[in-house]
Amino acid sequence: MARRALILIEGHKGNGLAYVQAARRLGLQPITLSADPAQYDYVATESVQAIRVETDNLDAMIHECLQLRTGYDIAGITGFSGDDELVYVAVAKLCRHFDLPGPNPASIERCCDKFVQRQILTEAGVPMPAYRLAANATEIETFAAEIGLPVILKPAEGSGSKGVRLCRSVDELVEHTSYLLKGKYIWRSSPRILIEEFVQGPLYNAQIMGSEIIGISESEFGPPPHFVSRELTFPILLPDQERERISDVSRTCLQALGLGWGPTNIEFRWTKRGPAMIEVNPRLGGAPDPQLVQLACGVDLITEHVKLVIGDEWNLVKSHSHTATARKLIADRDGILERINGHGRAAAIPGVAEVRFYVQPETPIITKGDSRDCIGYVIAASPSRAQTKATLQRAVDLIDWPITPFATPGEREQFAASDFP
Ligand SMILES: Nc1ncnc2c1ncn2[C@@H]1O[C@H](COP(=O)(O)OP(=O)(O)OP(=O)(O)O)[C@@H](O)[C@H]1O
Repeated sequence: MARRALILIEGHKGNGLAYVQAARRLGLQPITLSADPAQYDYVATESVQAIRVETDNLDAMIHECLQLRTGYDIAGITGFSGDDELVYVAVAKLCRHFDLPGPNPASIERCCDKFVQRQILTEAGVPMPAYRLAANATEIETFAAEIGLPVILKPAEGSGSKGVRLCRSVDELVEHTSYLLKGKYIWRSSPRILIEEFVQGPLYNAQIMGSEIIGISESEFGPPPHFVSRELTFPILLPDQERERISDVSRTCLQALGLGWGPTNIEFRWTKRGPAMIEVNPRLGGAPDPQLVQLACGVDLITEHVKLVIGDEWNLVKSHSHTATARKLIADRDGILERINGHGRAAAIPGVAEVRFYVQPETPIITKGDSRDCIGYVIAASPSRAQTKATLQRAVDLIDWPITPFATPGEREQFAASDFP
């Protein structure tokens, strides 16, 4: 009998390994299809079968899958990318093509355009910040004046907070407009920029599987004008009324966008007026989101997602009720990561679930003001929120990971050039 395979389109430095492990635990052979499989460390370290294919070319991927079907029974197809949300659109289309369980391609495509998403959800009555779509500097200036500073300026497509900035003054607005329009930000097609009212309040994220809200996490961010998530806690305990309001609005979002298959996460800011929807992501959150959920309540979102992908029943029953918090290790300057010390001692502290670095010592670091500045994380979990936070702080304090600034501006330029975008 042919071996059952799980096709993984592209990959992820955070979640990719966990998908490979989940597939193997379920008796599946993971096979990665990627434009550059070498970019994912785990492909080599875990000896994952990988095929090089242009993943922005649907026909090429269909062809590869047909080839694979001569030797394997393709049980399911999924995928993800930290750089390109459209990978998940391709995944949805492939699933449809091969008649495999998967999300609705049209729904995923609509979500990937933040402006279209906002328009649909406005129609559905979802509360959100004021927003406009601009294509040039004049429109940005006009719309920012209409909305009133401070505003958020962000590309209508993209993820990981790339190109997302808070503009508190005209100078910041002009500077970020120039960043987005004058060649530093790489656009797929002609620029489409959202100008949004800056809504203030804690950032909550509803973690959803199918139409079930597994729980709500809270993110804390580093200093403005960037939005680099620094600390993440799951679950956050909210008054019943707030939780119900977020659940209601989340369900409206799912319905209006035609979602409800597989994982979704919906970001809100909780403002004085209640929830303001920031973004619906029609996919699983990147690491450490799934790890936190598993530690806090025992639901392994990645394994359960794979089960859904291969047409099995999933199990979202919670086994316990703890608080899990992750502190992201965020590079705050350009330079060389000299060393990583103390992570073993930190990992040995009872209650510390994971200490993970994405980079090795002696790596050049170029900060970008977005999620790519995260070079690792530490997670703690326990039955008590206070204990979780205290354990996490003890662990983080033990880890030494100094970044020594580059000796010359030329050195920085050399690494920046090779690292962009
Ligand atoms: N209008 C807004 N008001 C307040 N905060 C905002 C607004 N828009 C974006 N943000 C902040 O910026 C962060 C990133 O924005 P957004 O989610 O739109 O970008 P993204 O690139 O899709 O990021 P991610 O992939 O992390 O979701 C949000 O988590 C939120 O904290």
